[in-house]
Amino acid sequence: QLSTNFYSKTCPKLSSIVQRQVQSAISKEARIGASILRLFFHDCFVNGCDGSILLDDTSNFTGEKNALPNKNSVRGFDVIDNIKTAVENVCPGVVSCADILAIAATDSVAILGGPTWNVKLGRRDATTASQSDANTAIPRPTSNLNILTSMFKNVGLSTKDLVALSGAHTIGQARCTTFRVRIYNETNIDTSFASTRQSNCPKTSGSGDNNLAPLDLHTPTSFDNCYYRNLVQNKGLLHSDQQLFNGGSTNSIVSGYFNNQNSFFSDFATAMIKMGDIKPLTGSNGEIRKNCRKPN
Ligand code: HEM
Ligand SMILES: [Ca+2]
Ligand SMILES: [Ca+2]
Repeated sequence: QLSTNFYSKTCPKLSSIVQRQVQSAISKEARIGASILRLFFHDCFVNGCDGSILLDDTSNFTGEKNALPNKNSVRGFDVIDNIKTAVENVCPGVVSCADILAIAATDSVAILGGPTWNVKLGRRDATTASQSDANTAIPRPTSNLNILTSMFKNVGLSTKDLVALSGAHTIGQARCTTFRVRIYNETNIDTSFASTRQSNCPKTSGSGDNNLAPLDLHTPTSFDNCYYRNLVQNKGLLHSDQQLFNGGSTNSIVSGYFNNQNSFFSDFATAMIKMGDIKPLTGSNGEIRKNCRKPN
């Protein structure tokens, strides 16, 4: 059972230590806030929020970092290492990497202008990870609405949670390879937006695959509700983004968030707390890793 005051006796300065580190990382590079938020999502969806994504591969261990949705894509591990070092200096052996990631993701949202909420803590760290589970549990940008809905349902999240959490794409960047098919072949896309994106993402697969474009064309470093405005205008970058506003049952949720940023912020916070509650290791399960990259 997680609680917001889990470390209040054992590491009272925890939140200020983490916040300071996240603030300093974001002031060096605004995008890193997006990258950390995404790390938390990719941790929680794969066997719960247990820090599994943070484990490095070794010669006799295959973890999640090279699973398809993560390879050449997830980033921010060095920031998590820096936070862990700062926390270990003050409260050695007390705070899990899974909790550090949860706090850092929450701080990232707040620092970039989004909502704040009280993070629940008390997660422990996995001693293992699963590349195959990461390959099956993390949604793909090519997924249709029914697949996205069922993948969220698999971890106890509702359709409303899906739409609210996808609003995380109000910040951060995506590689050409994740949106190429959409900007060249799909019809539910604003034509001038498609040609803008085509200018830095060549049609031929293999060329410019890693070229970046902002997921939110207006405010990629501000956590706001612009993502939903994009969707209403057929300017969603990923196929999976535009699925949320494509004439189906989620259209009305998207319109609601587009019309009312407060309702987006409130539902996003609720959904982040729910996502943070996915299958945590507690009690004597798992461990408190000393180094987030490897089991003790
Ligand atoms: C609904 C299903 C989702 C799909 C299919 C999806 C897919 C993607 C893809 C393909 C990228 C670009 C990766 C790259 O090119 O390297 C991306 C980036 C991102 N995603 Fe998602 N995502 C989903 C949901 C979420 C959720 C729930 C969150 C967090 C709550 C999230 C947060 C982010 C962020 C912040 C970025 C930018 C990361 C950066 O700039 O480093 N996504 N996502
Ligand atoms: Ca995990
Ligand atoms: Ca934005």
